[in-house]
Amino acid sequence: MSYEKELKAAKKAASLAAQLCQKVQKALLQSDVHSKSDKSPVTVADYGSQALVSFVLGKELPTDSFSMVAEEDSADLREDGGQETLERITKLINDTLSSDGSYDLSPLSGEDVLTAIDSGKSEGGPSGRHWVLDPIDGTKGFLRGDQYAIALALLDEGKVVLGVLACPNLPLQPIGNSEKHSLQCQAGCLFFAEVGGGTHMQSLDGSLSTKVHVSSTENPAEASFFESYEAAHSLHDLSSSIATKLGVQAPPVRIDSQAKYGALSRGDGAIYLRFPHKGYREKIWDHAAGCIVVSEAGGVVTDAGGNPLDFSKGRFLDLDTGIIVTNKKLMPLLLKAVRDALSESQATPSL
Ligand SMILES: Nc1ncnc2c1ncn2[C@@H]1O[C@H](COP(=O)(O)OS(=O)(=O)O)[C@@H](OP(=O)(O)O)[C@H]1O
Ligand SMILES: [Mg+2]
Ligand SMILES: [Mg+2]
Ligand SMILES: [Mg+2]
Repeated sequence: MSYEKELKAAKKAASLAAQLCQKVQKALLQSDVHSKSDKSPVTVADYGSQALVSFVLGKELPTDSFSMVAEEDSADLREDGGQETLERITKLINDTLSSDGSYDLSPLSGEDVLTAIDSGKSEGGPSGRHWVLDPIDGTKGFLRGDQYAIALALLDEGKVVLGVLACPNLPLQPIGNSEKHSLQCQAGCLFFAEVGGGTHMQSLDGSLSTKVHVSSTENPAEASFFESYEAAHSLHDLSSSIATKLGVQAPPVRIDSQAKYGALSRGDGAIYLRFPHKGYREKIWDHAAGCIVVSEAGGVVTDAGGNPLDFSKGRFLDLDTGIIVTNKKLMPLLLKAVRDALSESQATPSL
C-alpha cells in the first residue's frame, strides 16, 4: 500500500509547524515559557505547532477520518489566565497560514485553536489509523536555542507506516562532536520515510531531496554514539560503560530530541543509546517518526533486550529497560555490550 498523499500532507504540516517554531525561537523571551502542571517547560510554540499540524492534516486529507495521539492538550489554556497565551498562539498560527498562502480561509478563532489542539487526545492502539505527533520534541533544547524536532508519524493497524522529522536547527551537512552550529544561517532539515520506500532528506526550505543511509561501519572503534543532552533523560554513565565495552573511542555526541534519529539516518554517527532513569515510561510520539526514519535508512531500533518497539499499545511504549539504535552489522555486538553493562550495573547499583 502506498501512503503518498498522507506523506505529502505530513511534510506540509511539519514544514509549516517548523516555520512557526522558528519564528518563536528567534523571538524567544522568558515570558514565552508557560509552566505546565507537571512543571515541564511548554511554550506557545508547542501548542501552536500541535494546532497547526492538526489543522493542515485536516485540510490536506479532508475525506479521511481523523485520529491523532499527540503530546499536548488545551487544559491549561482553558484555565483562568490562559486567554492571553491563547491569543498569542492564535495570532502565530494565522500569521503562519497567511504568509504560506496555501489555504483560502478566514482567520482561525481561539476556539478553533483549542479544538485543533484537543484533536490529539486519541489513545492510539492496534487498529485503524492514528497520527502520532510530538509538536516540539526537545522542548528543553528549543528553550536553550539548541536542537529540537517536529515529529509526525502515521500508525496503520499498529505499525508505523510513515514518519516525518522536521529539524529546524540541524544543518544539511554532517554534524560532528564538538561543533556548535549557528542557528541563524541555515534552513534546517526535513527527513521523511515511508514503509518500503527508504528515507529521504531535504532542506526545510524545499531543496531537492536525497536518499540517506545509516553508517555502514562494522568497526566499533570508528563508531560514534548519540545520547540525550539532558542527563535527567538518559543515564550517561551507563552509556559510557556500554561504549567502553563495545570499543567505541569517540566521546558521546549529546544533542536534544529526535534530531538524533535524523542525524543517525544519514550516518553522522552509528549508535544511539537511551536509558531513562528507573520508572520513566516512554511515549510513542518520542520515537515513532524517528524509528521509521532510521529503519527505512537501513538501521535497527530495539529495546535493550533486542525486541522491536511496539507502537500498538496506546500512548506509551512497553519496553525492556532502554532503547538502542545502530546498523544491522553492529547490533549483535551492541546487544552483547548492553547485556554486559546492565548486569554489571545491577551488581554495582551506583552506576
Ligand atoms: N525523565 C525522563 N526520562 C527520559 N525521557 C524524558 C524524561 N522526561 C522527559 N523525557 C522525554 O525526553 C524527550 C526529549 O528527548 P531527549 O531526551 O532525546 O532530549 S534531550 O537531549 O534530553 O534534550 C522529551 O520530549 P519533549 O517533552 O517533547 O521535549 C520527553 O518526552
Ligand atoms: Mg514534553
Ligand atoms: Mg518529545
Ligand atoms: Mg514535545
